[in-house]
Amino acid sequence: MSQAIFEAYWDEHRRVLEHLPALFPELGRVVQACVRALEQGGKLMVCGNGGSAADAQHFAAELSGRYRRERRPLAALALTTDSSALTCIGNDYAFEQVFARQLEALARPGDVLFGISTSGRSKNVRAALEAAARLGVVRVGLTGGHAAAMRPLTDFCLAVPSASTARVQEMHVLLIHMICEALDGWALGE
Ligand SMILES: O=C(CO)[C@@H](O)[C@H](O)[C@H](O)[C@H](O)COP(=O)(O)O
Ligand SMILES: [Zn+2]
Repeated sequence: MSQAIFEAYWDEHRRVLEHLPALFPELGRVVQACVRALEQGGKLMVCGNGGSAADAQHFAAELSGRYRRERRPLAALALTTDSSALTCIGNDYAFEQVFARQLEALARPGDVLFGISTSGRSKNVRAALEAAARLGVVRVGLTGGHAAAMRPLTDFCLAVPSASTARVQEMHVLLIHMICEALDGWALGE
């Protein structure tokens, strides 16, 4: 019985994957924006909910820790990891503010914020992108097929053309790893 499920997932995954090269020009611009920020002593920040919170942490850890090759640590942090900040801001202000308020505390002009939302509708991610605009932070959106929901809030938008949250997340991880590979190369002077 599960074989049919596996095959359906595989087919759907493969179909979405075929569209990914269309995002490569924008992906190149995103890498350039990250390099500009890091060269100027800035940092990358990442936020998202649920599976995308995990992706945010994964991404930041690849950069501050390591990805594939030995290089210096790169300035990156996830805004999803501090349970005290998340519960304080969520409890005392609003859950919608959990990322925006941390961003206001930490961001400097020229930093980069990655907002990850497969639907583009998460209010806390949208509020963070809006705060980023006020703070002079470069805004990158990772989203799904409803790109119109997020694109206007971003400087660069990587929109995976699928309405399935799971398929979009799978592609986001691939895009994140491609950014990490490119930044490894940059940090090693290639
Ligand atoms: O991982 C999954 C589903 O694959 C879920 O945890 C999912 O991330 C959550 O429902 C999120 O709250 C969805 O938010 P978003 O991607 O629409 O912004
Ligand atoms: Zn998931």
